Amino acid sequence: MNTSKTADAARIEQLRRELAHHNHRYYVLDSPEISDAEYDRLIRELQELEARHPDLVTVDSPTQRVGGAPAEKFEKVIHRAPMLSLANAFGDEELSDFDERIRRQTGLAQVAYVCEPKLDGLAITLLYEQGRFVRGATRGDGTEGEDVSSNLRTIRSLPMELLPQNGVKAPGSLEVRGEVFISKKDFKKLNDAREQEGEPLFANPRNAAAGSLRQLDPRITASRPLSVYLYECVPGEGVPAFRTHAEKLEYLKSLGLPVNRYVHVPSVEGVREQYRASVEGRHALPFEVDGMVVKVDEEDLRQRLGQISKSPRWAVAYKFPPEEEATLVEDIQVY
Ligand SMILES: NC(=O)c1c(N)nc(OC2CCCC2)nc1O[C@@H]1CCC[C@@H]1O
Repeated sequence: MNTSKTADAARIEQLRRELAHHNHRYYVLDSPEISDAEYDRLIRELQELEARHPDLVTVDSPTQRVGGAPAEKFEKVIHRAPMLSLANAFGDEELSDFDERIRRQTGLAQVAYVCEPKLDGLAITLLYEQGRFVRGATRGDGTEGEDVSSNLRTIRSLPMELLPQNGVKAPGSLEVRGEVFISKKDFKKLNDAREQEGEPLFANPRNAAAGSLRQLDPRITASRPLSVYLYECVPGEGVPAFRTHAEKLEYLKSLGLPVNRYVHVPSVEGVREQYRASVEGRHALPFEVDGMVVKVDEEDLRQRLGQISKSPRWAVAYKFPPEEEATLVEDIQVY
């Protein structure tokens, strides 16, 4: 390469690192360090340099978040480890059964759990190799899903490169699982815009997220306000063995991945308290949830408990009571 190309290539690399850092600050930590105008200036500089050297453009460049050419169809992906579903618990009785069975099988007097909001979205799995995003897929039937990598690349809060924080080293190969969803606020904005355009409305955020992620044209996906939270990872090369689920979530966070809030409780009584608080607080959450996922916190207990058919013995979806159809109260016109 001649000197100006070498210099440009170095500047391109530096801009990509800077923009990935600012992406993380803005979309994952919700605490930007620079103004939008400054961010746009950096993106524009990168776009100009890439226009000068098209051979240096990579699919995971911050400039490619707008989506590439449409695909003919979705390639199939066989999951390395099955993507499990969740058995449901509809009331305190079933929660007690869940806890009692675990205590009986482990011989423990009490079991610690982690409670996570059960996001009402679409389950996905992501593969990072040498710290770079290489492929993402839908859950499908748990064994085989659809490759939606190009669409996942358009989700700004999803890092195209892991950003190891505080001394953590990125693993050679990392497979993480999570949920793609649309927040309530973004859903309303999306449907309002569609109403303006005379387009059919989405019935609910889950359908909107699923329909947006399973688009053959990534540019359409890029125009949709998708969010993602990750909540599991599959053992892999260079991935530490975690003692607890909470440690695992902190590890994912330390790699720059978006992770939702969670609550660690020392026993099933704590689950009950968290459940009551969550039913109350459900409407205050920025995203739709249909319950709480209750998971055994200790990893070795999970191994000992294993799974029954497609769902683990160590987790349950503790569902909220169905909401009575909120009667739409038209704005009362005050004359
Ligand atoms: N929807 C969720 O917020 C959620 C969650 N927070 N945590 C898990 O953990 C998995 C791990 C193994 C069994 C369930 N699953 C979730 O959703 C599941 C995925 C597939 C079907 C449900 O949507």
